[in-house]
Amino acid sequence: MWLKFHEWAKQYSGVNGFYMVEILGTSILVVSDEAVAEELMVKRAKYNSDRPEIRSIFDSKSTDGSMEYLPLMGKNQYWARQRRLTHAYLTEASNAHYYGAMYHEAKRWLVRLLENPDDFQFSLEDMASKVMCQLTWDDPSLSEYCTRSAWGLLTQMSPAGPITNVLTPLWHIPEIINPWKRAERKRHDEQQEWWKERLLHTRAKMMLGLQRPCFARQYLEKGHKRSNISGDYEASCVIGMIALVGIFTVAGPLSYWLVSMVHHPRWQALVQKEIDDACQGRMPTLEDAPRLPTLRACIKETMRWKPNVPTGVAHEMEADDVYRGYFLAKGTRILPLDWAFLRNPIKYPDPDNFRPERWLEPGWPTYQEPLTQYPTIKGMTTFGWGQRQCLGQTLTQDELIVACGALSWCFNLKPKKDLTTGLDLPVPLDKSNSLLIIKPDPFQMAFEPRSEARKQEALREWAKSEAQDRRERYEFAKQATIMLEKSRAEI
Ligand code: HEM
Repeated sequence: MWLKFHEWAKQYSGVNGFYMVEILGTSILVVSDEAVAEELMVKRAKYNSDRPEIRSIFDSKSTDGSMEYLPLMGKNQYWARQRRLTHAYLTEASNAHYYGAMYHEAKRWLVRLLENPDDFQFSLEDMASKVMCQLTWDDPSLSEYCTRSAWGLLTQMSPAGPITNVLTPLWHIPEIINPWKRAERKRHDEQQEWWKERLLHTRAKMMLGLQRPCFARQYLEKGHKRSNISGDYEASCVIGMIALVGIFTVAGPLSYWLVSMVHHPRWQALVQKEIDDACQGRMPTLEDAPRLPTLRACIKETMRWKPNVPTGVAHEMEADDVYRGYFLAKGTRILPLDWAFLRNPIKYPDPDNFRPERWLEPGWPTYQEPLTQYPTIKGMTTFGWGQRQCLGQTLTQDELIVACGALSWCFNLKPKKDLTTGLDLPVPLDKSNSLLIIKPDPFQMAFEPRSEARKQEALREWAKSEAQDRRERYEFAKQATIMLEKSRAEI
């Protein structure tokens, strides 16, 4: 879809940097120039920060007070308070370096790749999911269910999901004979039930003193007083949504990182050398990031070259407006076409090719100093615009540095050989699903440990991290039991 929109942009945008298209009765202003997106969604954010209704999700905008999906909400009171709470929790977590969750999960992932490399697509998503489940509920074992649940919502909200998102009148068939509504009811009810259970479980553990810090505990201790969240139901939704939204968003660039590195062994070698020099043989951490500009440049270039939300996320206009002489009616959708922004040949010369040097060498339009700070992915058009801009930019950057850094430290990422012909199996560059957040179609590749010593060190690192995690959980539970017995004795 983004390719078609881009093709039309070349034909119809002209010097305006936008064009209007009617799709099944909906007016969409497709924006192909960053400056226009800035003017409409940042400078005029006050009137252009609503969301379009997603037909196949009950009350997606939360107009009727369902309060369920922060990123899909209209610009209303629920959105404002949930955005505030999400921002506060994610900022606190990033200041605390995610309480070590990213390091722990990256180490687990390396060992899973050593033991079962062919399962890399699953273990990659599972790593992202475990990080989020750890942060939200202190329980990485919830990851598989959480990923399935995220997949269900992502499919439901995407234009390429149920047909009722496109042929919207079908949605209005009475529920009793409407297969799409019935399927959505089931998906919705299961998800709500699961989110609610998570919060109740957290509360039950807190009463026994057994709940370690996490977003759910943070809310139950004090969140409702500071945030105006209306109660358990809304809290379970906003916390559940934080867990869901951090899975495929991060897994997308991570999957494309594998594609970039397999196709660009020279850059892979440069990243490996940089890590080896800067970290003197150990796995990189976030403290090393200022000394790893090549790693950051390859991450950023991967996100530019293969953006994982290529259509962008639509805003809806809240009032009539006249823009550059054109009348735009209230309710018009503004689609910031990220694929077009990131393929602008003036800002990104040679846009179709992977050129990390554009972030590292003076003379390129996107070069910025100091290299201890730049390149950074924060502020990329990929993260959206104005009042609706993504809240997960720091988390994404940190997780990509940790995960891509760990991969480059441990493995040579290579094509896999066909066992019969001995030839390299292809790693396609342009095959993906077409949901709102995309990922490459399944492919095969090889994860070759860089040396036996590295492999052994990765195994040791995970054994150490796992033992420490067990010890900490055990000590916490032991202290809680002592406290509980003491308070019972006092009664
Ligand atoms: C590569 C990773 C990611 C990309 C490309 C991405 C992209 C986006 C985009 C395009 C939007 C909509 C912006 C707009 O409407 O203008 C958005 C919103 C949002 N993102 Fe992200 N995101 C990523 C990661 C994350 C992560 C890791 C989290 C949190 C754990 C997160 C949380 C959110 C939230 C809560 C919103 C809704 C904001 C609102 O509607 O007010 N995102 N993201």
